[in-house]
Amino acid sequence: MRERLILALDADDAVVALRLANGLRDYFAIAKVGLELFSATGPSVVFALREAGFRVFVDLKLHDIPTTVGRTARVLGSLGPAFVTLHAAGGVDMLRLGVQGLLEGSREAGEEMPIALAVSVLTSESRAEPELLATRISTALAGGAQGYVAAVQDLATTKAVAPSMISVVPGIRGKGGSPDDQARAATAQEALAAGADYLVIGRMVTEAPDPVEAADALLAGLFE
Ligand SMILES: O=c1ccn([C@@H]2O[C@H](COP(=O)(O)O)[C@@H](O)[C@H]2O)c(=O)[nH]1
Repeated sequence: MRERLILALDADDAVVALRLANGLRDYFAIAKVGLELFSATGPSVVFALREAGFRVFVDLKLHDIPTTVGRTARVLGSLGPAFVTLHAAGGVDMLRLGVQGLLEGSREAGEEMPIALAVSVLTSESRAEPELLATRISTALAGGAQGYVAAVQDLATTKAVAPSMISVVPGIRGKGGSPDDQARAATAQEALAAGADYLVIGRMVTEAPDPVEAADALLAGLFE
């Protein structure tokens, strides 16, 4: 299970993020660097997490004109992450250049090509219209993404459109836990039952009074 759990390191400090990741390494094989952490540290945190033995997920949700995304993806590909997000709303051309940039950047740096994940509809949005969702997933497929990020509630639609794409699900909460700003949250058990390949775990563990205890409880719940 450890290989399918992604730890969202949403902090503005590399020391805090690395301490958190190291303390939870028994539970998480993948560390996610989002906008907050990358803005604070730049690429150095990606190298530090890799050095510490984590697969790294760079979650910057690239969304810009195709050339800019392609060039940025080339830089990110050279850092050796395992996953990179691009926003499906950017369209097929943007995704294509993004995926090409990841390929070129990783190849030039002698790294494995990261998995390109297209963000479909953010889990903080209260509704994902099935038509929009289906269009975003078709766009992701046509643009060359290997996977997508979606809410648990969306997996029936996304899997019908693209059964072989990798699904990554954020917005995971314990039963009765506060959803915070997640409008479409679900439990880890619900996500796995719906067919999620990877689960993104953030505040339910990282902001728990005892993150190790929270991770332990999360894992125990998955094997009940
Ligand atoms: O639709 C999306 C896409 C990405 N995220 C990211 O996942 C984590 C969730 O953190 P929680 O603390 O569990 O809410 C966070 O880094 C988001 O940027 C998402 O939530 N929804």
